[in-house]
Amino acid sequence: MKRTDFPKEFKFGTATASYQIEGGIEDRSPSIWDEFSHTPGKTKNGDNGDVACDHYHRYEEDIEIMKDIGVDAYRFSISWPRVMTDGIKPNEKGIDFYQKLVDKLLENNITPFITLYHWDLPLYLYKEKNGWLNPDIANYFQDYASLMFNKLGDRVKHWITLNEPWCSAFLGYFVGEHAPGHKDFQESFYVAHNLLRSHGKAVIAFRDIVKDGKIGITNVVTKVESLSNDEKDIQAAKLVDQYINGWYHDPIVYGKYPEEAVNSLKNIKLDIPENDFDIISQTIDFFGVNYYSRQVISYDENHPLKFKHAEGPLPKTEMGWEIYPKGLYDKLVEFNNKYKLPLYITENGMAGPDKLENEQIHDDYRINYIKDHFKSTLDAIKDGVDLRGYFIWSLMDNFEWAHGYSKRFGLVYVDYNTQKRYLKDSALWYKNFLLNK
Ligand SMILES: OC[C@@H]1[C@@H](O)[C@H](O)[C@@H](O)c2nc(CNc3ccccc3)cn21
Repeated sequence: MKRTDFPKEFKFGTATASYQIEGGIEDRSPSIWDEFSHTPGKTKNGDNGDVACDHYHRYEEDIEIMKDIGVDAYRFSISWPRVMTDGIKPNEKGIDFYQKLVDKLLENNITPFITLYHWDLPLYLYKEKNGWLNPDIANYFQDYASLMFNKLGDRVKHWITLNEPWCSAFLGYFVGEHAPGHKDFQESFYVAHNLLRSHGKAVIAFRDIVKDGKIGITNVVTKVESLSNDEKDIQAAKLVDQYINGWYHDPIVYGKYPEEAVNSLKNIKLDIPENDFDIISQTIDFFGVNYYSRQVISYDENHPLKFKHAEGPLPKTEMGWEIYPKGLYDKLVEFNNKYKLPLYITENGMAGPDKLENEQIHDDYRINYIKDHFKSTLDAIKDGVDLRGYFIWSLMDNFEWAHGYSKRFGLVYVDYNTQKRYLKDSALWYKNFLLNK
């Protein structure tokens, strides 16, 4: 498989997120992840993003690395608390950082794709305004989005409103594994709805400000399969697919939540104001797909959503996620048929047992993972999927949320003691692939 097997305009890239790589906390106000990661017991080894990959001070070096690898595009997120103090007052120093980042990318012919929200909500908005639980958060988000569109929209034409609202809602407000660490089932549905409303308000602003731009939303897209052919397991898997995938896609395209999932939520209040779905279902230009693996589901009477995860038999990454490239093909074809929107794979990659030896990292497992998922991507394109790009997660090893720095997803190895970067064999492979070798 060669690069020229893909459409000429197809964009190959890599991706990161602000809290996971930037550090530079001295020049920004705090986020919910600053408080969460500094709370004992919340992250592995008590790791936090205070320094991370020090990208805030090393962004020029990191762009040089991307140039060397030869990527067409780079997906990164803006730190809301960096560009607006407490999420409200524009901070010119923070805005200036992203101005310089964008200009350096463009100088190197790397197309910027900006994610407005990748989980680092300004702490003030959480503490004083109740964060994503407050319907008014959509107005704060629209103001933030508008500021970024006005500041960067003349040069940045590809925008993603939210990264994985399912994670923000379900992991942040029900499971409690992510910031702000709530464990309230009802809250997680209010949060999901306010995230989607915020998305819609940002799209409305975008249409006024960046008239020649493209905007979408990125969700985690998981292939959900039933453990058995037992009718209860099949039904449980169908509902999980609706809770994770449909819940964050159907409202945007169809203006409603998936019916069976809604009907299954007997004790959940959704009391939705009449015109909310008019806001949420603003026309978008693409869906971003973050694909990593599948979930094997069986029925469980004791779970509020009546399901439990089953251990699949396939080889797994360091995250314990099965390696399942067929799932990517399946979801791409399904989404293409169901939503009829252009798609970008905004994240795909693996955490591996990466070891630095003689300034080299031999990660053949990651090369094979990427090749297998590229093959699924190419098969989907050949079968008619309107797929426009693929961003490998991640450019470099970084802060992996509750796992801290214990999981390495990067094409580039980061020695956190020295902040020295080392291209892994997978980065060298990607470089040759992009040269069509
Ligand atoms: O875990 C790897 C990446 C993470 O570093 C990104 O910030 C995030 O966008 C991301 N999403 C997924 C897939 N969804 C997910 C599933 C379970 C736990 C957390 C995220 C993986 N990843």
